[in-house]
Amino acid sequence: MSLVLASSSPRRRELLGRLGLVADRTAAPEIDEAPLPAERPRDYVLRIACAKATAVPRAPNEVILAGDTTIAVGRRILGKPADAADLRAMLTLLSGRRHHCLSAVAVIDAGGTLRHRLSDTIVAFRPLGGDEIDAYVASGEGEGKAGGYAIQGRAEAFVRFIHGSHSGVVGLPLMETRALLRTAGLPLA
Ligand SMILES: Cc1cn([C@H]2C[C@H](O)[C@@H](COP(=O)(O)OP(=O)(O)OP(=O)(O)O)O2)c(=O)[nH]c1=O
Repeated sequence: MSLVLASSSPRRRELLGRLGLVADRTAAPEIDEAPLPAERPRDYVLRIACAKATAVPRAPNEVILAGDTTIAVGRRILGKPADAADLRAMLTLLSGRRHHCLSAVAVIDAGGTLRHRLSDTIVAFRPLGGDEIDAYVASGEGEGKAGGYAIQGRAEAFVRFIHGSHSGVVGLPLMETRALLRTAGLPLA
């Protein structure tokens, strides 16, 4: 049995390593990440994680692991910012309020069965000053990150509290991932 990480995210590779696992290969899933009309954030993130897992061609002995992370503010879905103006708008929206960081994991086992789990973490940001938002945008840390921030960097100083899974916010919820990979037969203690 071999493990395929269906992700181009270095964070997911690093987080998988914390379970003591190294993927036998990685593959970048090419899918359309646009939400469906009126799609709810939880439905969206699970659908995208599953689509990433199934988008990667699989040999019979391979286990595929994929994930998707998105920020939900009410029914609004914040994905990765398109540009600096989008990033600034996201941080302005998140400033001084709570949001949900939804992180879905999908695993296809060696027999072809797809299973998924969802991690839902509440993150509360303190109010952010305009200059602070400008400095963060200029740092580039928010580029390519759901909601326009990376909790594993200087944005940790925005956080009043986090209720849930830190690894989920960074991109791969380890409790849920471990459970799915164990079910798929990976050698995990
Ligand atoms: C909220 C948050 C997100 N992120 C990252 C995790 C994900 O990599 C990214 C959200 O985009 P995703 O679409 O989940 O993943 P990706 O495009 O980076 O990688 P792939 O689809 O190939 O697996 O945002 C952080 O690193 N820190 C954070 O605090």
